[in-house]
Amino acid sequence: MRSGLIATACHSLKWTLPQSKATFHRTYSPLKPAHWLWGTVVQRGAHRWMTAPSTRLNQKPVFTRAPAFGDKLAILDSSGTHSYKQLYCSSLGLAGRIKTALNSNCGELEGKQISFLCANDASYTVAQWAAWMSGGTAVPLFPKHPESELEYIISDSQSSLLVAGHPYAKTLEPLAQRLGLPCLTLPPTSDLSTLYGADTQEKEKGDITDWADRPAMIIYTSGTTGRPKGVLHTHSSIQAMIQCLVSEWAWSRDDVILHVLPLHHVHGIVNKLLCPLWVGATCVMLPEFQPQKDLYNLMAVKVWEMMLSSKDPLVNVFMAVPTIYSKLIQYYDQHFTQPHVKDFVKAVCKERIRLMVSGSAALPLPTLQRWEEITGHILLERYGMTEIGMALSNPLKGPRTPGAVGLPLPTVDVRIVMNNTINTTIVEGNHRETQVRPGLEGKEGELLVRGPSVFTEYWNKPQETQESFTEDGWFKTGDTAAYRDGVYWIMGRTSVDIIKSGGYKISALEVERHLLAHPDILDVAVIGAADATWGQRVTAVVQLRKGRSMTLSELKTWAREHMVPYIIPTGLLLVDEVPRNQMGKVNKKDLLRHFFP
Ligand SMILES: Nc1ncnc2c1ncn2[C@@H]1O[C@H](COP(=O)(O)OP(=O)(O)OP(=O)(O)O)[C@@H](O)[C@H]1O
Repeated sequence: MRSGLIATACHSLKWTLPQSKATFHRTYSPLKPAHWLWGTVVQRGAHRWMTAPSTRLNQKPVFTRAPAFGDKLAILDSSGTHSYKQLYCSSLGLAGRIKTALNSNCGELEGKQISFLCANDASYTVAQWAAWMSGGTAVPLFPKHPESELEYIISDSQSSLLVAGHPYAKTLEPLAQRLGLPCLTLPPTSDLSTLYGADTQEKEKGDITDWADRPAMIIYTSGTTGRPKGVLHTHSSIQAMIQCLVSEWAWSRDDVILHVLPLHHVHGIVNKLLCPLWVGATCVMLPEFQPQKDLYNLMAVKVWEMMLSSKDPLVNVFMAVPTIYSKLIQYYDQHFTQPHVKDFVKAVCKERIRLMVSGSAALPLPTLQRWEEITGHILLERYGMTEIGMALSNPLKGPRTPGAVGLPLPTVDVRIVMNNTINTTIVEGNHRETQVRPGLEGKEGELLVRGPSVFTEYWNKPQETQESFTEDGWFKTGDTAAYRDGVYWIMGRTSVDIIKSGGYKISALEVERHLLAHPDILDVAVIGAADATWGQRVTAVVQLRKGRSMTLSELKTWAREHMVPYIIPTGLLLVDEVPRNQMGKVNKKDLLRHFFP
């Protein structure tokens, strides 16, 4: 075991170089004492992964590759088609305006944040690329956020300028006025080309040569475990995420992805937009999927239409969160009832679509199974976070284990450590191999991650940044995980999903997986309600299928046949709808506050 750990450490060191810039300290080494890394002062990005000079050349932002793809179709949205060349030229034009508004030359915008609020269409890419071309840091805002949340993100990120997509001028302009910031409004997405003015100089794009360590994006967490924090990624960490997925999931310029996710999370930004744009593929953008009861029908019909359409461009890649898959299944079950329609759906999905991915939350087994029956695809489940990009994935080719999240992606190192005793490593793994401390296979602990895609810092939160890393540079995910049967399993967020009841540690995700197999349960969130006797009680917040009813004792009777006794819920709360955010996540702290104030 010991020699195994040393071998891993030495391998990792090949990827690192002692750095020289003043803002950094030393690169990590698990073999050195902790103070070697942090020194006497914890500095910005001290844990930062340093890349070899040869790799740094590849760390240019996505837009630098756009001219080479020329007239190839980059984005198809509700306004029409947008080629790589058009996106590039419009971005260049907007970058010129940003610099004029901030009275700055290229490169001088380093360290300046540009917040932008755009629809799910080509305007988003133009705003993002323009922020980068002008040398700034892109801060994506989310149209569904209330004004107070937008103001929080703009102020917290210390943005110097706002860019409003055409429909959002009325939202951002009053905010800009109040905060004393310039605000640029984009033309309608169909007229983005009007941004490219004669005054835009070609040279503007070439001023920055070394992108790697420049800040690229501040992405705000959705706050399911606390107040949203700004997660700062450099161009090099974003590039690391892109290159890892491009190689592992075999992205090519012939791919066409259907994009239905919000664009303020890594899933929507990197996995579904930057990856295809990096390889010259096509992204078909729909407004983000609204999983709410009254809206999902409208969205589901559009997604099915696009997926099954025989018009060019033909979609061959799809990625979504589990809630979207379950809503698509619901729609299918209600509307695609005739056998020949079912055959058609399955044939098109099987023959045409090469990859279907699920992530951002645990994929319930019944969803995976039903999706396979409908489409012939076993969903590829992967695990990731805003702070680290994607870390673990089932394979593109080869067996996928239902309920598990596969193995570490290339360049990602992981550890599982005993909860509360961070120094006790149970499991240590990378893309090629995983080693388990003898006798501890399957034992649960906190998942730690290290690698080039890990973020630099929580924006302006040095204390939180320091606390989220071990002294030797591993990011503490806050998720409980286990390694079993040759793959990794996510048991849930340690703070809300690990329920301690009567001396047992129970994974809420595991209980949810079991309950979703109940024929009357449509959706469920399991929470640990405080209890004087048990510590916490396993409480199921359940949405039943239409016309069904259930009592706690009925649920318990069913559960005795399917679950080990100590994980059977002792509380049942029936709701009209389990409240999920745009990424399909339940804010369990809010649920607990709501039901057990
Ligand atoms: N395949 C998966 N299975 C189980 N959980 C997953 C999976 N993929 C992602 N997650 C969960 O999603 C979390 C990451 O989501 P994200 O970075 O968007 O944070 P958030 O919940 O939106 O915000 P916050 O950090 O503010 O709580 C992971 O820590 C993990 O708990």
